[in-house]
Amino acid sequence: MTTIISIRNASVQFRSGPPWAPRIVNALHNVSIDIKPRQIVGLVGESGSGKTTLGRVCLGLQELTSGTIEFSGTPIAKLDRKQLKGQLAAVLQNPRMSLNPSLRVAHSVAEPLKIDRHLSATEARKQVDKMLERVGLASGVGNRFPNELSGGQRQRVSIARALITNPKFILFDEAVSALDVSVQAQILNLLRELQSSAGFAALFISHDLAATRYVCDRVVVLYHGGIMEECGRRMLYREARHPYTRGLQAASGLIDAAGTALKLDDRAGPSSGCALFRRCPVSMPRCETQLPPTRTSGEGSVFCHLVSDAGATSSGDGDPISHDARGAAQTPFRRRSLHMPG
Ligand SMILES: Nc1ncnc2c1ncn2[C@@H]1O[C@H](COP(=O)(O)OP(=O)(O)OP(=O)(O)O)[C@@H](O)[C@H]1O
Repeated sequence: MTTIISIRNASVQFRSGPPWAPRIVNALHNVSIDIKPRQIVGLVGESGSGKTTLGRVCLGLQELTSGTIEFSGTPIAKLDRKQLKGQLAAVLQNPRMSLNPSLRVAHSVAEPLKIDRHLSATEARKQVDKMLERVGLASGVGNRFPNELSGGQRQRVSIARALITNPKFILFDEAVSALDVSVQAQILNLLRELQSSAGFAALFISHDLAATRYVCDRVVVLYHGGIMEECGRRMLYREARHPYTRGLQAASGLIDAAGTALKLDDRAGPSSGCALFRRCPVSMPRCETQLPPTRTSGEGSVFCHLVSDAGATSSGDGDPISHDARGAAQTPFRRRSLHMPG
């Protein structure tokens, strides 16, 4: 079966800062991901780790500095933009921003159908009403304006709009983050139902590991634009191997923080070795100078010197090093277990 999205060694650099002091931001660095038909891949990581940039790459909206991206086996740059529009869709964090406030809901939902010029207005409206019903909204909602709806209803409208052309791939970028917890659960359930009936593939970007685990088949963990770990959702919850993934788990309350010393903050900077070196509680001398190799096991890949080819946590090449707030090496501290408690 052809992979829907195939990204190979993708890097994206932005120029930032004033003209007299330009700075290069490595938003993505050497990222490779496959998203297969009917698969929902989760993308997690802290703010600034490159999630949205990767999402935009998948939609063909962000040019790569290097690397390749294919959609259904063809380089995305070679595909007709118009044709792509019906095959790719996005649901973003804030439906207030993505829905035009001056357009009635039915008009917004029908808008992507305009790529099919042969469709009459009556036929388009019929499809819209059917889609609104499918996302759990009464057809009368089509005559209302976005500001007459609740946040959850607005997000259902965004989902209807994304699904109306029956796309092969949908990007969900923080699609439930702005909603109340109870509404979040309803939208996540809806997403699962729709995915199993419509069969689209998706990239689900979220800060929320629990939501990611609930809807995703696989999860990619991003840090400073690079993949730290890629694993099945079961592993994300119980058996993540990378210290960074464990730090995210602890921060989100998914595991007991006693099992990890990694703190999530923004003082890390990439070194010539592992990007996580300055923050990792179990870093070793070689982590500073050597990029971690890819360790692949049946369930996924992890990019960490501590994980051996067989997937076991290795004993490392010396005492781990701790760092103070400025990242300077301190005296070695006792290694804390990488294994999850219980
Ligand atoms: N157009 C741009 N110009 C310059 N820098 C950019 C641009 N877009 C993103 N960046 C930088 O690239 C890095 C990755 O940004 P990105 O928005 O992809 O991260 P993110 O993980 O989605 O963050 P968040 O969760 O806060 O949305 C950040 O350092 C960001 O400041």
